[in-house]
Amino acid sequence: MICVKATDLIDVIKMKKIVGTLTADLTINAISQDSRAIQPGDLFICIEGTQVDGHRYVEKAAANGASLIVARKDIQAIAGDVPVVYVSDTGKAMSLLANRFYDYPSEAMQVIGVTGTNGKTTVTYLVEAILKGLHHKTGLMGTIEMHVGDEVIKTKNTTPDSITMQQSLRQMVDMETEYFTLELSSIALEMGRAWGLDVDVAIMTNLTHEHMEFHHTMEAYAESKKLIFSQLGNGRKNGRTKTAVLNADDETIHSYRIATAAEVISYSVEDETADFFAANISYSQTQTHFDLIVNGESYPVVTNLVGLYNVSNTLAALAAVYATGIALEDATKAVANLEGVAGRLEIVPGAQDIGVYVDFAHSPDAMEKVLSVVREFTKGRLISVFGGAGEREHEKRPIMARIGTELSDHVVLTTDDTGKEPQEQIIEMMIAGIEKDNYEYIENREEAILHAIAMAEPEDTVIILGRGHESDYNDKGTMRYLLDSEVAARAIAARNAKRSR
Ligand SMILES: CC(=O)N[C@H]1[C@@H](OP(=O)(O)OP(=O)(O)OC[C@H]2O[C@@H](n3ccc(=O)[nH]c3=O)[C@H](O)[C@@H]2O)O[C@H](CO)[C@@H](O)[C@@H]1O[C@H](C)C(=O)N[C@@H](C)C(=O)N[C@H](CCC(=O)O)C(=O)O
Ligand SMILES: Nc1ncnc2c1ncn2[C@@H]1O[C@H](COP(=O)(O)OP(=O)(O)OP(=O)(O)O)[C@@H](O)[C@H]1O
Repeated sequence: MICVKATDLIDVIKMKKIVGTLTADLTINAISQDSRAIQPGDLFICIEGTQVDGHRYVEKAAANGASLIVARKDIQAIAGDVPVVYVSDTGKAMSLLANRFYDYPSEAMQVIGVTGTNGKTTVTYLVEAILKGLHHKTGLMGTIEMHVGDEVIKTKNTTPDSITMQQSLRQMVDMETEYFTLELSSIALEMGRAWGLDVDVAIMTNLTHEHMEFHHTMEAYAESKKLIFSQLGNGRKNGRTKTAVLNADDETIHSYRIATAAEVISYSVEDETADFFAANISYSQTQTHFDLIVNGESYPVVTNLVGLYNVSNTLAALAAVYATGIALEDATKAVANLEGVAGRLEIVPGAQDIGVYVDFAHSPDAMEKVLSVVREFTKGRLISVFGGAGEREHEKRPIMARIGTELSDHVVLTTDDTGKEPQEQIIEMMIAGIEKDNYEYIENREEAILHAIAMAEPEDTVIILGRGHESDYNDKGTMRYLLDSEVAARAIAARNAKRSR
């Protein structure tokens, strides 16, 4: 069991004041942001969520036996005799405390963090597959799951809270994990979940319209992502980032170059002056081939991920592992180890005469990229099925509907995760963006998928967008969905049966 002296712990945070007496021999058994989990001898830290404010639960934490409380707002009236440390940002403070509590596990591994609007999950899986293929011990954290040793743990967030993160990193270090790759969402960076992390390589994939419900402006969104590149490395209170891997095909690269003091490796599928450049790109429905050009040397690469954007993702992963000291001769061969990523241009098998895919595209850029790729290898018609998510980013709905109808021959509009928003309102906004008449609307997602696959003719492709790997849960608990790939498999079986009659 970990037990840390309270004075050693708070030494790592920038405090404004302490109210109450902190005895020199006070030790802390656990730190938690949840009053319900507090036990005698624990430290409770108040986090302001978007739903509720953790400062409200101080009384409960004190009643449960908290020995120390960290807060931003004045909570003296409800803290009783428990000493309170005041800070200006409890999100950052929690991360620094968790780093210290678990004894800086990120310093004991090579850490590769991936940020950007699209491609984070894919790049982390590529990095993991390359390193595993070269027999290294790896850990991973992201939207789909967390890999700690051989354990696979489902995740709620793209980037978990800092206590969960540091606790898992400690477990990884204790298992002698050498490399750790994680997705860094802009929201997490802004909330300080990765504050103080010792990052060997930070990757920026791209920046397009997303998460405006949280950041409100593109400038604020871009700034949040810079936080991981601007870590200065002056001690454990700040964390540090040693190498920045930046996408030269994204126009934001210049601002990220300016923001970082780290060494930069650029990558590109267009600009041959980039440090990592992909030449002679070709792809089929199942594989992509290209030559990686670095310092005038050429390395052939074969990946099971399809399309130009996945060449970009592969370049990012290769540049990152190279920055940690892996030889490119080895890394490029290990790329083919990744069979695919769940819900990312995932082929639904079984269809004899048509192609069926499930993809997680839920932003205008992702949708444009993936439909353009599928368009290229589709001989017949391209039929897309998608809806719009509820409660957030109204402005992207008409844009996605327009892109979908422009790049597909036929669209079946349907329901996505509506949350508490009425579906009629979402679909109205989507239809407002459509300039063609190549669409129909089937509200029930399952029926929409069944219909699209039943209507497909030989050589057509059906692609179901938006939910990818996400299945039978909904954050708001208002509607349950099946896994798109399972519904599609059922539709394919029905189609095959009908055709064989
Ligand atoms: C709004 C928000 O950010 N909520 C996060 C928060 O959930 P929560 O339910 O604990 O927060 P809350 O209800 O607002 O409570 C605030 C505080 O009060 C405390 N509390 C609450 C009740 C109580 O009785 N006692 C108590 O102490 C809570 O423990 C918390 O510290 O803390 C949880 C654990 O860290 C997170 O999983 C959860 O993320 C939710 C699920 C979420 O959806 N967050 C989104 C905004 C998010 O972070 N998304 C990004 C980007 C995703 C992407 O790229 O697409 C991500 O990284 O996932
Ligand atoms: N480099 C890229 N550029 C543009 N679109 C991409 C790129 N890589 C993947 N995509 C698209 O984005 C979708 C999501 O990919 P991925 O899960 O790797 O990204 P992500 O950044 O983790 O997404 P999220 O933050 O939404 O979980 C894919 O299904 C694909 O449609």
